[in-house]
Amino acid sequence: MSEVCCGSQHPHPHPHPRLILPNFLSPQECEELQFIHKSSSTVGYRPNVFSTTLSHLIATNSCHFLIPFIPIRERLKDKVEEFFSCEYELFIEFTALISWSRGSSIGWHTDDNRPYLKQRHFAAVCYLNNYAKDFNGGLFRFQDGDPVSIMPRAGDVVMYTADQRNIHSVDEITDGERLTLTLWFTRDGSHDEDVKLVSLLSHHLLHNDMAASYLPVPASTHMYWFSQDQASSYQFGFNICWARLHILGYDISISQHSTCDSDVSELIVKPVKLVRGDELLDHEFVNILHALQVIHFYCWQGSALKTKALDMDMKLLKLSDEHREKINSLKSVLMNDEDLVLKVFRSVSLEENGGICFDWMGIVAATSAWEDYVTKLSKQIHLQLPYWRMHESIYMVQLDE
Ligand SMILES: O=C(O)CCC(=O)C(=O)O
Ligand SMILES: [Fe+2]
Repeated sequence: MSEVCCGSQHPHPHPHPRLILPNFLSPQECEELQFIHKSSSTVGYRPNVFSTTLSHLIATNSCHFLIPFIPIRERLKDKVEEFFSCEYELFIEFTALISWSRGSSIGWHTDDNRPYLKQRHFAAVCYLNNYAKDFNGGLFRFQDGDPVSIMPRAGDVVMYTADQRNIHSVDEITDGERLTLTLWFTRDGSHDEDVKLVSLLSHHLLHNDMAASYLPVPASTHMYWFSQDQASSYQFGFNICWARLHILGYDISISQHSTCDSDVSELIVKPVKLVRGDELLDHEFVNILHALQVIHFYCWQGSALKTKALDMDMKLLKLSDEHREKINSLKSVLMNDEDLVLKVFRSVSLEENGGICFDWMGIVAATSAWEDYVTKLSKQIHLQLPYWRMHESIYMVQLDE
């Protein structure tokens, strides 16, 4: 796709100020953000939508995942300011990874269409996966002007004003999961997202005993509970962390779990082990989120990990019938509607494991490579935070090694 631009720099303001930039994000950036979303998302603000906000990452002891967003947020803000001729005037108002699954859609609207959204002046939507390959449906449409529609392609970005000049919609997703990084921008400094994030980060890292650790801490249970009718109780639905492992072919086993245990909020904070078929990897993950992060890290980095030599000091155990029964009883608590899991998360392509064949050695390698990765990001957060606090702004601090 070539660059499409209907700008505001012309002598007569364009009726539909918008810009489409192909390949604005690299494939690597898209994959890293996809990894973060698939291992950290919560149920979203609309039916069949999932989201990962930066404040949620901080709240779940995963603030190191902010690092990959920083250069991208800067580039997007620079581009929006340049294109809409408002250099040094804008603040990022909100940043989120948002995924839409089967059944979700949004009709004609503007992005400032609620009293509490009036501060939104510009939007930038970055597509992180591909129409027809990762999902079907989900075309973006502008009501007036060109382009009439956009077929999401990983790396492409669309930027537009949040007002009546850019009324748009998204077709219903009919299959798969459609993923974006979406940012809104404002001229109103009192809605600067950075100020809120720096305050949350300071509080979290300075007053939290977990500060030294990079292990995820789950948010409250309802944030991971998917049900067709969001208002319904825990009767029908599933825990999305569990479901994301399930569609990749994994089960989990909770060692301290007794068959009569049925409190989801207690279950999701307990240590877990990974199961596949009738094999159990004898390695304890601190909780289900930790296991999910390692598995999605494996999906992301799988083939690159394989070349590394490693010592296998983790044992594989054969599942006993009794053990299998326990896993099934756990399943009935964390997922009592399996058809719904498949409907929501089944992927269009068969490349969910990053196109690599499963093997336990790969998972073992991913466990330690994941640790190296998050340790590195954690260090960067700790080094940069003092500067962010000084400026109440999140930016790439150039630090000499
Ligand atoms: O994901 C998209 O293409 C646009 C989503 C949208 O319109 C919105 O979140 O307001
Ligand atoms: Fe929108």
